[in-house]
Amino acid sequence: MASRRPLLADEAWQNVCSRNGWGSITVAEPTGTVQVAVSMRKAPRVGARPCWFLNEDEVPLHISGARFRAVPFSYGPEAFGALSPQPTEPSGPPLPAVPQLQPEFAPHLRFTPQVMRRELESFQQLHRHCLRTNQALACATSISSPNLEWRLLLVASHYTPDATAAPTAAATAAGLPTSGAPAAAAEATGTPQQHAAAPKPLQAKACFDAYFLPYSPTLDVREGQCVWESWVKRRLKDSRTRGMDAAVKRWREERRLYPTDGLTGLPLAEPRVRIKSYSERAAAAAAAAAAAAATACGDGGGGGDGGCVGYSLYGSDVGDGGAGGVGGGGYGMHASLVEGVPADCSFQYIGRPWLVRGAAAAVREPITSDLLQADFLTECDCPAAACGKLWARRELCRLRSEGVQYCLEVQPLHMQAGRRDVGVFAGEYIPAGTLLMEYVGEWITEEEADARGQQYHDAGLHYMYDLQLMCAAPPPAATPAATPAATPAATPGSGGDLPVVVDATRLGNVARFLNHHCEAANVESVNVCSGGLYEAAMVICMRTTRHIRPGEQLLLNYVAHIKDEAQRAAIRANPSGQVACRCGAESCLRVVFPDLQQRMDSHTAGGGRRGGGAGASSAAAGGLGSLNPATDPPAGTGPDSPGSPAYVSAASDSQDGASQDARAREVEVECWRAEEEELKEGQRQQQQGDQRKELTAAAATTAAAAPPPRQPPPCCGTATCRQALWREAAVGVSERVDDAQRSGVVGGGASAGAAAGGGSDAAALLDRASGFKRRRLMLLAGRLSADEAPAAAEGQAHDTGAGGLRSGGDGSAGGTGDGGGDWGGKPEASSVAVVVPRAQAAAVAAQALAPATPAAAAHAVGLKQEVGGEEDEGEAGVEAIVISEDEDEDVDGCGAGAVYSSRQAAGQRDVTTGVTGATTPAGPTYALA
Ligand SMILES: C[S@@+](CC[C@H](N)C(=O)[O-])C[C@H]1O[C@@H](n2cnc3c(N)ncnc32)[C@H](O)[C@@H]1O
Repeated sequence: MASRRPLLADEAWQNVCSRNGWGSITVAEPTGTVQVAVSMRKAPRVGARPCWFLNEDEVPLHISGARFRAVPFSYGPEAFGALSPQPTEPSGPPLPAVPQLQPEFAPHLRFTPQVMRRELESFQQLHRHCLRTNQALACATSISSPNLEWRLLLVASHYTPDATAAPTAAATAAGLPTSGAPAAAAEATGTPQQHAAAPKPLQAKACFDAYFLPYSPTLDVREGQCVWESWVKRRLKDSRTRGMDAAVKRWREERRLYPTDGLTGLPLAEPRVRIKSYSERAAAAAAAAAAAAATACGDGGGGGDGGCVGYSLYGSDVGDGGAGGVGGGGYGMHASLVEGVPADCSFQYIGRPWLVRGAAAAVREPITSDLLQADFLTECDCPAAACGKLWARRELCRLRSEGVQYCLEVQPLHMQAGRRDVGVFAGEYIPAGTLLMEYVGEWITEEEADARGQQYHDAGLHYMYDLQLMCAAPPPAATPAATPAATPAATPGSGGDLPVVVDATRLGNVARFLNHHCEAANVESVNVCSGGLYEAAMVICMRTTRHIRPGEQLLLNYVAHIKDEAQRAAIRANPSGQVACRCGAESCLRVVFPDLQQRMDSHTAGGGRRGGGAGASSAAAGGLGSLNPATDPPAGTGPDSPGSPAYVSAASDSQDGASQDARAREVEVECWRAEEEELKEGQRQQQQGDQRKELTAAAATTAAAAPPPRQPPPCCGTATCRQALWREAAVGVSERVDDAQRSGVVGGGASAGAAAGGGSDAAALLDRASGFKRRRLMLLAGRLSADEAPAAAEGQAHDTGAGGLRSGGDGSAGGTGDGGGDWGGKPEASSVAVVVPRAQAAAVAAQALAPATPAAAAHAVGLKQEVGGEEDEGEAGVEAIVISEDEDEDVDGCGAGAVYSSRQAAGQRDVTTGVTGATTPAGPTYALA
């Protein structure tokens, strides 16, 4: 029965575009705005040029340390080559040169304000040019991807028809404004009315405002309407009617609804896949090492499908770190689309997979738009084994819209070729036969794959997957035009213009981290036909071959297609190719990517051009990615490169097995050393954490034993009330501290705490420090533990409750945790307070946050002055910096914004712990009272 098929995102977007007469700019998201490819082929523009820029204010350039990436706009001639010839420029002074923006995307640029500004300047220049030449193209787009949460919305706000040119038939047909000719005529005749109707001088203004919006099906679903379409509509309406401010406000509100990673601020679009940090894993390993059970699977590497799946190096990971489970420490990361494995193990977000057309790769299209939707529910004629048929295609659809269904963990394993190697582990029980994930990547042609292959080879990266065995059902003779993918070029093994390789080097998902095992693979790849009946579009999905227990590494046999025992024996005897296999299996081929081109029979599918297997289900080799040049070995010298003595290439066949083994052992030892170092570092960090906890606990105990702080009596409202007296006394504290400092009793930092605290309670202080003049006091309260803030720790916070004053305490380390009070500070056991004269505030803060955060402290003080404005002399003349654990906490209206910017300015260093953000669990932030 023909029911109306729901529109997919891209489709919906195309509808919106075509209805509005917009060209289409497709933008790869997510948060980091990875790349923008301008596809103007559908733009009904004649004599106009695209013109747009991003409104810097509305683009969150940097959210809580998120690793955003550049916006390398594809704006080269290729992008809009299909437009009509360039219009002739009007006479007059020479126009500024139109910037030629990068036609290729540059995935390794960081999305920094500087980069952004440069890009914006380029666009603005282009925009001005367009305005001067009276050419501007209204154009808008949103990015669209089924399983990501963020959207970049470019809102059209400007279209300027060519005032001099007569409207062309094409423009009229496209429904473009055609005021140009009448306006020109009006100018000529010069009547007042006509002059009034003449176009006003053009003002440069933004064509587009861009900002990120979270995707929310639940918010956007309207019955009978396409989710995506209504979403886009609503946003456009919002921005038109309520203005951009309202839209941005709304964006901010909506953003709060979505779970984001506490550390990075990135959306957890696929919370089921989690990337474990190395130190996290190392800590888990250290803990597990103590248990005898961990050694059972340690380094034997024998494989098998018990708990000991793995190989010599990787095998130990199953035992020691694999069972970490999800939801433990560390930080979650959206792993569905990550890019590269840089040396520092900081995974990058990257956009969705693209279909790359042509070697220049100037035009990239989302792969789902035309490949997935058509006849999706129609059975194809492919052999079931080849394409997975309907079930697999449904699963694919689900994967694309909902993401990975099972908990997976990406864990670092060890150092390899100068960077950390990772593997994928099950975070929960996964039944056999589960279609786990799609092998996501750029779809590129054979030609493009060959072009990239050398770079990848040099870099020692292997993330290309051959799709050699296309879904090659012969197309019916009558429909070749409608099914371009089924042209003769689709013949298995030939590729032509078709994408035949999925390259996950730069764009990929968690599937790219699956490691190889010659014997004990528990995952297999299946081809899923993602197109219509006769489309030869194939994607690769990963399916479990047996039940998988939590903690097991997911392993794929990259060379499963090499079934012929003679061939396998030949490879084993002479393992040329790329990457020495460490699976340790008895039947190991000794090389992960055999050099099939040279070793295999010519009839072997795929030929292994890219160093990898061929056939329908084989990973191939190659890669560019984000290598760290400082740590990666030069081409041909890395342990995995064929030129190295360890792994024999065709050129070094003569090397005997013994020297290979020796070198392999050396490499292994190097890897282990590096890993050991990391492990120690992890242990050190853990120890520090433990010490901190102990101190905190000790402080809490002391605090519990200490007499309760004196509370002010209730105020009766009269002038002589005791509370009022108390307030007066509180004022005295600050004065006294100041004077004490002058007289050498109170210094900054430690002495401030000691003198102010000195074993006394607040009342005693009041008694001791009377008669001082100055009325300024700085106070820090929060999570400063004794070892990080020795000076601060000496003072113990006491909230008198009167006038919000917390004075120095009894000198015990840690603090009593009574630092809440009316400044919004959150009471907690490790709270401490430092009472210092204002003049010393910066010094004390710096000292408290030593050794490495003087800038942060200074900034904190400065910010107080800036944000707080006038010094608050009202309530007992106290000013304060409150360090709050709650990021959302709005302390006296300063709010998270202040927190955020402070953090940024402090170099993302957690001022309360003095630990850099990258290693701090979702840490406290500070706000200002
Ligand atoms: C598709 S990637 C797998 C993910 C990879 N471990 C990473 O960290 O990105 C293939 C690469 O993993 C490593 N690898 C996978 N299986 C291996 C094995 N059995 N022995 C040695 N290295 C292996 C090799 O470096 C290979 O180039």
